[in-house]
Amino acid sequence: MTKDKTILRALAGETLETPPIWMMRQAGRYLPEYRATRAQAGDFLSLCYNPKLAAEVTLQPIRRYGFDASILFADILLLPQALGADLWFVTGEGPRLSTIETQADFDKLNGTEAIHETLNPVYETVRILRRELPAETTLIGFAGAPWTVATYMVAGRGTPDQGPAHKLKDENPELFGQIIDRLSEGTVDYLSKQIEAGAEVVKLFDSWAGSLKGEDFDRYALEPAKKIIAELKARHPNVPVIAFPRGAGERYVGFGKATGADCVALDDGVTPEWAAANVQVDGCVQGNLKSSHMVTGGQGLVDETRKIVDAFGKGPHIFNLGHGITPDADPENVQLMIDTVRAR
Ligand SMILES: Cc1c2[nH]c(c1CCC(=O)O)Cc1[nH]c(c(CCC(=O)O)c1C)Cc1[nH]c(c(CCC(=O)O)c1C)Cc1[nH]c(c(C)c1CCC(=O)O)C2
Repeated sequence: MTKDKTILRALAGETLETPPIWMMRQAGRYLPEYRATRAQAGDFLSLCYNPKLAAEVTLQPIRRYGFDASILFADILLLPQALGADLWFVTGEGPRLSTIETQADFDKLNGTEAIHETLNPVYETVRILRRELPAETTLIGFAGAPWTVATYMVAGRGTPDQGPAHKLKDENPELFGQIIDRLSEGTVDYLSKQIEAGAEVVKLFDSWAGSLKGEDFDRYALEPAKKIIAELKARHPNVPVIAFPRGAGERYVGFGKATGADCVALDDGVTPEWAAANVQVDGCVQGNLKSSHMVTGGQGLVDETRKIVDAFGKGPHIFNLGHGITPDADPENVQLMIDTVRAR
């Protein structure tokens, strides 16, 4: 039964002797087999919209390492594209989108009912994965949280300080609120379809939550997550949700309870000891090894991995990195991390 899957047990609040493990960006450029399939697809977006090849890259790290979970291969920026934004990736630089600066820009977007036409290949990837994944491997679907996705839609690209989105929310909160609401609604429909296609868990990536302070954090990180999770739970009561308000710092405290998330994913800006005492007391946590250990390896990696496993050992915990693995990581260091976790 699926309930025997280790990730689902941890998400249900069980303390396991060995924490289940997976890794953000586990299908990525550090793997030679990923680079080969991506070259075959042509470019990154073609790979995202090719169900056979997207399923193939999702499966690659499962075959190589036997992770306890796989994460659907896609991107958080596919939803804005499905809402009608132009999207392309500049090699070596990152994503580019058409910008939203005015009400007229917003009014050009599609309603949420239109998104599936673009996103259907993603649901097909999920269906293939449910057939092909090993019985013990949990399939995680995902979407970006509204604030993070909005930062890209407003600026038309990644920005170091999310300045354009901060400016728009301060100068035109009415328009900014409409963007957040459209994204919240689209995210619920997108994740529901992933669940109906076979995703067993969903994760909400709020990669830029850390740049929201005070009431802004409540309004644009906490409230949208709460709303999305409540709607998902109404439609799919048994599907656990992982929330990742990256960079939340002190605001990690109580985030799971306040939003209804079953698990809070931690970045490496908080110590495991602090997070065990202040966040894990409320339920399952995921994290939080520094990604740079996948580049440097050695005793530092082993010591830090053990420290995290020990600190979270008294409660429900899913081992992961604090953020995505980087292209310069050494695949052998990933194996060393897994061996260290599983030797506990
Ligand atoms: C902000 C964000 C994006 N995408 C995502 C986020 C939130 C998480 C985070 O903070 O990392 C989420 C994401 N992106 C990708 C996944 C797939 C699942 C996984 O393996 O974790 C997930 C969950 C694949 C990807 N998304 C991207 C790649 C690299 C693309 C390539 O093959 O060239 C992958 C594997 C591209 C991408 N996509 C995005 C950027 C800024 C970039 C360019 C930066 C980079 O090149 O690493 C937007």
